[in-house]
Amino acid sequence: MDQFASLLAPGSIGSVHTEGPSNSLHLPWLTTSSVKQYTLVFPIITGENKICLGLKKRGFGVGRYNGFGGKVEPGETVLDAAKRELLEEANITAIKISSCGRMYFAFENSPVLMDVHVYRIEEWEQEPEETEEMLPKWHSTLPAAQAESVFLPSIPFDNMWPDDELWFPLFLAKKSFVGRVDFNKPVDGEKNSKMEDGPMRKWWFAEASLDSMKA
Ligand SMILES: COc1nc(N)nc2c1ncn2[C@H]1C[C@H](O)[C@@H](COP(=O)(O)OP(=O)(O)OP(=O)(O)O)O1
Repeated sequence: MDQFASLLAPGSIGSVHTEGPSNSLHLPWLTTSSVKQYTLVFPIITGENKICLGLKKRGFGVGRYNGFGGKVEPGETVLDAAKRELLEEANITAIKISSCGRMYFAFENSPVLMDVHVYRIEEWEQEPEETEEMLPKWHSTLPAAQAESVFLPSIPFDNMWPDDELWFPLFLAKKSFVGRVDFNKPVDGEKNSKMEDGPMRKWWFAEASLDSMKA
């Protein structure tokens, strides 16, 4: 375990919600040598069971639906970065924003541990609109059968990061969470495959208070 992985052992932070896969629990966590901070923000209308997801048009995670976010720039607070990325990527200004999760991602062919701060916003100015980086689209947080009745698509997990299905239940239940996912490198022979195309090697997520986690 490297210095970051040892800080983040499942069970050391909160009650474990999911851990797996069972046939890989014996594998060591990947070794990383630096950590980089990111933000990830989801606009939500709780009373209407609606969430706005953006289709990433370029760069890391292109072609997948996700929240709005990116790298924290030098000299910026994480919260300021979350608001800036939201404005840049969805053209909305956060009014009521709250921290709700912290996720760490490691990739077999990268030395960098991604430290992702997850936020929900429930009040904002302007309506989400397409930008150079993202195409926003409203989805229902209800199961598919019920989502149809409100004429919205349900959350498109097949077209999102594979880890999202693991922590979204905590997120949607308004429980704060912490977790880590390590990704193996892409399967050999896949032409033009990118770092982010590799399969999930090992993961855990726990329901946990974020107060104990330093920024
Ligand atoms: C690996 O699993 C991930 N799952 C989810 N749901 N989100 C992830 C995962 N890995 C990264 N992310 C998020 C974290 C950030 O919000 C973005 C990546 O940020 P990006 O590289 O686009 O950062 P920018 O500063 O916007 O990049 P540019 O330099 O291209 O503007 O993905």
